Amino acid sequence: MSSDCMQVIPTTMYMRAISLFTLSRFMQSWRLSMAEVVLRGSPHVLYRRRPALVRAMAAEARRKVSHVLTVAGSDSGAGAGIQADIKACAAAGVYCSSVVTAVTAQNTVGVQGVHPVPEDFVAEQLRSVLSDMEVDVVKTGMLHSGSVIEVLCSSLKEFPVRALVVDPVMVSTSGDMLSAPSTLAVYCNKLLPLADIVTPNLKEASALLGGCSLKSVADMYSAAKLIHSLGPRNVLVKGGDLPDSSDAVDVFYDGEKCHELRGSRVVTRNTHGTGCTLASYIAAELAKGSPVMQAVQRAKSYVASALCYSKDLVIGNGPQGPFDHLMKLKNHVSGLAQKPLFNPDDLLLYAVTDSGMNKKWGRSITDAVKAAIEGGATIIQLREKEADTQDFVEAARSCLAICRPCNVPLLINDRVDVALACDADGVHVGQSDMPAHLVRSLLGPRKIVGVSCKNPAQAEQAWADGANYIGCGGVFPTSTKANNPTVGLDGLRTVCMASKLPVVAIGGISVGNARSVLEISVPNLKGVAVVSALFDQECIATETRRLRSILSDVLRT
Ligand SMILES: Nc1ncnc2c1ncn2[C@@H]1O[C@H](COP(=O)(O)OP(=O)(O)O)[C@@H](O)[C@H]1O
Ligand SMILES: Cc1ncc(COP(=O)(O)O)c(N)n1
Ligand SMILES: [Mg+2]
Repeated sequence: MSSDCMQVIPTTMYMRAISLFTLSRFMQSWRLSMAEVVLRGSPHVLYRRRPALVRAMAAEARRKVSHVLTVAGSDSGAGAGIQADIKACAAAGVYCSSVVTAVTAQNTVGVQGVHPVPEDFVAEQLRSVLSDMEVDVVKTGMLHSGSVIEVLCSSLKEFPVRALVVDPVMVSTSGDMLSAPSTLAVYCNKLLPLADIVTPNLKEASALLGGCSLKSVADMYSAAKLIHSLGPRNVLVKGGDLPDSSDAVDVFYDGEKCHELRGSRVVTRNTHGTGCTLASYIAAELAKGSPVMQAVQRAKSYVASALCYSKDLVIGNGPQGPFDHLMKLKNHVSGLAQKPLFNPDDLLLYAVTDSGMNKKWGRSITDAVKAAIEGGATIIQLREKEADTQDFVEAARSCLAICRPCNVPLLINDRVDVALACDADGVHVGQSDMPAHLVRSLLGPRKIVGVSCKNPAQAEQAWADGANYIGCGGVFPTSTKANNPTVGLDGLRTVCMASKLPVVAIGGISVGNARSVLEISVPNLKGVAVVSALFDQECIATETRRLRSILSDVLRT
């Protein structure tokens, strides 16, 4: 980094990230007066004069963790409430402390019981957190009584924070009351005027406005403006429950302009806790320094992708399932941080083993794999339909010991458990095996997932499920797989054209016809997968070499 950069970066960082509190601590420890800070003028000047000070402040800024305090109820089913808030903040990379206002007995069916925490103990929790920790943003959820709201307002007066996000939770999605009707007036008179943003759903917006009916996006616009007049700086009316809407539409009003935020509605039963999650994610973004509108947009897209990732989760038997916040992290964030291992060019000569053929020729699986690699196979799949689990795991381990030093990926056919047990490079599944999205979540983002597909719809699904490549076939008739209808070269071309993923052709491919396959010349057709052409031959290495030279030849021309 050049010295110019060094001057600019730490000073901007310190301008943005250091709270007044931290600044005053630094002034004390560096014996710097406010007059001196003001006299030194811009942070750039300060950096030039006291570089060590600014570097230390920047280091402090880096150590400071953005912090949201949620003041909300506990949901024993962990879909909503405090539990959702902590998960959403964790997913946003923000620390979340929690003041529990009530304990609910709750599941995917509904709320079976509410046990309010006495107001003075809510006050004690607030004091414990706010007097000790540097909270950036307070987010409220279930506040069951007017006196709890009053306790919170006085705590905020004593310990001011940068922003207040109010999710006016009144009724659960299951229809159960979560706050006494008398809290409504205290919300309107005491809490909303302190809020930087309030996030009512349709029912809550209607309650705040005295029970008016809200049935359309136009009604949401009017509601947002009317609620704004109660004192919050921004209003987000959430339309998760808008009838007959194919989109999830929310309306944001900042006191000047209404913005309609639209996203596709995810079809799922797992929407319990969307409101809590949205508000917490907004709070987390505000804590990190995002402007309000950006915080809302990021939160909405976070909710949509978390819903999408957990749309098929089955937790509980009721109509309102929770969703999995960290699934997104497992599959995306760590995936982004680490480069995937898969290189589509590895599909060029894809060798699939067959235990029957090895038995016929009296070879061990390791000898077969060694010979295929020696001949130029670029990826190996172990397809052991009959093997006992223990034998399969051992064979896979031995084959990995051969493949790894040669940089040849080793995949396991069908058996996710075996792949996990031996840390293979991935799994290949067929249409009736475990669904690819489950394979992906079990294996994580860095492993290779391949799916056999015969048509564009299956190819699209494989892509949506997070697969890395598609195996398309059988291209020609084959004796290796019984009752497998062929798709021919035309079917192969159709799948390739429709597929967003690289494709390897499979089924009846040999030294004699491999050229005709690659010559269909579709850019994402990356290679051929073969079984008998290599393993039902007297010399595996020789046959592999012949096939490899044909493939390399077609690629050159
Ligand atoms: N099925 C869905 N697909 C996508 N987004 C949704 C879905 N249901 C709700 N949302 C979004 O989740 C957020 C919470 O909305 P909503 O469910 O109305 O709040 P609450 O949980 O407080 O009732 C909003 O941004 C809304 O648009
Ligand atoms: C403790 C608690 N807080 C908030 C909600 C609202 O969530 P939802 O609207 O999804 O039922 C809830 N059900 N329980
Ligand atoms: Mg909801």
